[in-house]
Amino acid sequence: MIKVGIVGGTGYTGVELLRLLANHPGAEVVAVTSRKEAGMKVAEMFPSLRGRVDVAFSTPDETDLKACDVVFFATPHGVAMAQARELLEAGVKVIDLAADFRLKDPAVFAKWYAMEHSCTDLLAEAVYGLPEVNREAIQQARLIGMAGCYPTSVQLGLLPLLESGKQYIETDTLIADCKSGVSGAGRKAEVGTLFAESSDNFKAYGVKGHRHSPEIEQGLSAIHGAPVKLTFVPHLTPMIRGIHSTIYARLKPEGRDVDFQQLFEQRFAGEPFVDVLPAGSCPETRSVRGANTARIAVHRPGNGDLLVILVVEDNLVKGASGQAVQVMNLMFGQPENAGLDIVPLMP
Ligand SMILES: NC(=O)C1=CN([C@@H]2O[C@H](COP(=O)(O)OP(=O)(O)OC[C@H]3O[C@@H](n4cnc5c(N)ncnc54)[C@H](OP(=O)(O)O)[C@@H]3O)[C@@H](O)[C@H]2O)C=CC1
Ligand SMILES: CC(=O)N[C@@H](CCC(=O)OP(=O)(O)O)C(=O)O
Repeated sequence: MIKVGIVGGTGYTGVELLRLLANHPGAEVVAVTSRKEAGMKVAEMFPSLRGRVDVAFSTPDETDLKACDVVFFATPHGVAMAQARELLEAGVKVIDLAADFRLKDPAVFAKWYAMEHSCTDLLAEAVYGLPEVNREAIQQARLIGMAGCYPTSVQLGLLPLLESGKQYIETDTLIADCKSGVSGAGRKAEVGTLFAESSDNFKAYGVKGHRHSPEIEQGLSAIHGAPVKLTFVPHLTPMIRGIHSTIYARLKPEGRDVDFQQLFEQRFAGEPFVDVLPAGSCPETRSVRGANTARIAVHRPGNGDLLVILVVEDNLVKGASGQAVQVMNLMFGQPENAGLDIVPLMP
């Protein structure tokens, strides 16, 4: 059994980790932290876990995380970087769901996250947690910076078009128009996510610049092997879970004769958590609710020179905790779908 610790068990990605790991045949949660709710049984706070999870919250300081095989950080940015080195030195693997280990350049991190990075030497070692791109590196890694929720959807949608230096699309005019459910903002109290503010409403945010832009561009440039520029505009939708990304890519002359439906189907044929829909389909966020699946459709309206790629995922599963469990499975030689064999909820 893999002994798992979770730092930040009272938040949305924390409770999602607990839900998924409750069904994992090869992992056991032995420690879950909360700064405020130490002593309380997890199932007391989350009745959905009654009879399935029998641990109590403990404060981060009192929790013996070094007794774990792996620790997930389901915490705000800046928490994992303060503890990662000590855990790694004790032989514990670290999976950070925040952004501490995603960006390779500490100056870029400092600009977008308004804090200095405290262990820049670990940035070189950290592996980006996106299995469809980095599976082999993840298998060897001891420190993972999980891909962000929007970045997962955008990178999966563009992967078949950009990898191996493919020259099918213009790489300086890409657009990702993305929508997220409100759980993407976390469980902490904020005016913008109050019911009266976010239900029956729809708005863009972060248009001048969002911290996921450098992450997406870093990932796409690594996939392509050359700089990729993308305009990213996120929107908040009155859903609880779900991300819908609509990605626009202008074709180059070299791409005009390509069968993109076939390209996408072939690229993702062996991927357990990416589903390419039949030609002409429009994926729905409800088709992935609660599951680790991303569903993708590729369109070429009017057979013109613009590709439109549609991607849906559950922000808390493939966009966060599900993908983190997938990564843990790879790091520990477990079947990649252990704990993740889930049929989405409907309706
Ligand atoms: N929500 C989403 O869809 C996604 C979130 N993420 C990332 O995952 C991380 C967690 O997100 P989410 O679960 O939504 O956030 P929440 O706000 O819902 O939860 C944050 C958790 O972190 C704990 N926490 C806060 N500050 C500290 C601290 N200084 N030390 C230790 N624990 C702390 C809180 O517990 P307590 O106060 O009880 O100690 C709480 O359990 C974030 O970095 C986020 O960017 C990534 C992908 C998607
Ligand atoms: C709706 C909403 O607020 N979404 C968050 C992104 C979700 C998240 O927590 O970001 P990471 O994937 O980087 O961890 C945001 O825009 O900042």
